[in-house]
Amino acid sequence: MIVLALDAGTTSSRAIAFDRDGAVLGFDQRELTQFFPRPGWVEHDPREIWTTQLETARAALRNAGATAADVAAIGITNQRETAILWDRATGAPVAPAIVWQDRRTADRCDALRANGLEPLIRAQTGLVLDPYFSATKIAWLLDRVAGLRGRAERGEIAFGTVDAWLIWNFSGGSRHVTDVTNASRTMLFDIRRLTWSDALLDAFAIPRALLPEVLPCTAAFATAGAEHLGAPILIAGVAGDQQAALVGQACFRDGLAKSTYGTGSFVVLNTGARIVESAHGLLATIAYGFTPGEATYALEGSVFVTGAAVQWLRDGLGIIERASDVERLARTVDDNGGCFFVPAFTGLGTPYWDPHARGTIVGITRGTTRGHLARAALEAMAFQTADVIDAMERDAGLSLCELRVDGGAAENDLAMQFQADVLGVPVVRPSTAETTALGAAYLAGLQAGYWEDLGALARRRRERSRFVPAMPAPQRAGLLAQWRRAVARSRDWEQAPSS
Ligand SMILES: Nc1ncnc2c1ncn2[C@@H]1O[C@H](COP(=O)(O)OP(=O)(O)O)[C@@H](O)[C@H]1O
Ligand SMILES: O=P(O)(O)OC[C@H](O)CO
Repeated sequence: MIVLALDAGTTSSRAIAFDRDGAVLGFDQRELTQFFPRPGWVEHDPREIWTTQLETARAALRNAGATAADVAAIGITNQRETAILWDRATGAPVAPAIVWQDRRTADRCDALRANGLEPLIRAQTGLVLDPYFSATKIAWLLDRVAGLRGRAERGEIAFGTVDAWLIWNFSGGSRHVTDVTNASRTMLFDIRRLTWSDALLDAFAIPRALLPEVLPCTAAFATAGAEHLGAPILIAGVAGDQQAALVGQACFRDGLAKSTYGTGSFVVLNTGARIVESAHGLLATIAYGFTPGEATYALEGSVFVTGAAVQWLRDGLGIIERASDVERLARTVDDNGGCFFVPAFTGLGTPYWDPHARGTIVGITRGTTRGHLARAALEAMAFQTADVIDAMERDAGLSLCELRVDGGAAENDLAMQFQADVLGVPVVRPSTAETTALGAAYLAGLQAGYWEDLGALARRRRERSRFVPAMPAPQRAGLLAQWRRAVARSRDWEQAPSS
């Protein structure tokens, strides 16, 4: 038997068939079209999310030499916050999906902040008032699509994050459900009481009839109809992708943390039963929940640009051909030569939350080379992550013992060694690169009895590489101090055009 994990990401749909050892038996991936209809807007086609996901599921099974009869359960993980509204009668989306990166509701957030809504949001959802989360995206659609609010009030419309949309389609429209981690990113979910918040639904003027039922991450979400994969299969595990990576990295104890380095980086720290209120711009969120009414919590920090800075070296400057070439280029120099690169292309996230910051390279001299720039881009990944972890340690009152890493840019040995050096703790790369999908598989497999319990999963964790800090503490402190001076120079740069 195998477990099939579906990973509906921002830029691609992927499907992976895992065996009991967590080995990948079959894999498939399809690109997802990105739509940028206006500056600051980011949309997806919900139908394309569904069709590509279904195609990858079929292909992954084929590639594994398996059929639906071999699948113990399906696990789903997904880009979070992205909002989809559809007609319950026809299953047709009423508009494109508004993606988590979309900034169209920034003004709405400013107005709500002026009305004093932020303390309620922080207290109930653990989030900050930002267009990133689903609530203002849903409200925007209700206000802008003709007749939609009335239809929503009459119960004719459904809202879902990507997980709920996929489950609806797999179940032929018979199941409208999500899991606690995805619910915790909507800005409508009370993470203490683990229910939708009437006060927030009211504040955002969102009818309750839109919302899915919320289940733990391990549950009988739905049965995928035989018409899709050849036989009925239980969808038994669901989590948002950053939470799924936490599970895939077996961060099951308070104080364990992972960082996923992709386009940007997401750092998640397990805080156990504690909801930690951050004084440094971190989000309190749900890590996972296994039974109704119970949840484990996390602190999360988001860095908008890490791997994307390497993409910029490739596409913007043309100084490398492939992202992986950056390491060779960076190794042509011994250090950054005094050059610091703050890749604040779209502002800065945790802990600065400065939408007006812009990319800055400081310390350039006549001796600066492409190698120094490459090195500075890699060091920026590590410095930004160190800023988030510093905030986490202060908020949670603990010291990290190691950082577990995954994602495309975590394949870079130079960057990961530097990460260990600036953190002063080991950085650990797991044997399974597909940690997010593995986490979704774990959740489904736990529910289906394919794996025994969390202890069994933690015991089967294997390390592929361990980077041990080697930098003397004074050197680390000096570099971090210089980095923070560079950040200060990047901040508050962009100004609204004068009218
Ligand atoms: N060897 C490498 N060193 C540094 N960055 C890399 C390397 N390989 C890939 N990347 C970066 O990692 C990102 C891709 O990682 P991935 O996990 O697929 O991201 P996402 O899921 O956000 O699309 C790209 O931004 C790319 O520039
Ligand atoms: O799809 P990813 O990997 O870019 O992740 C997106 C996050 O879930 C957004 O919060």
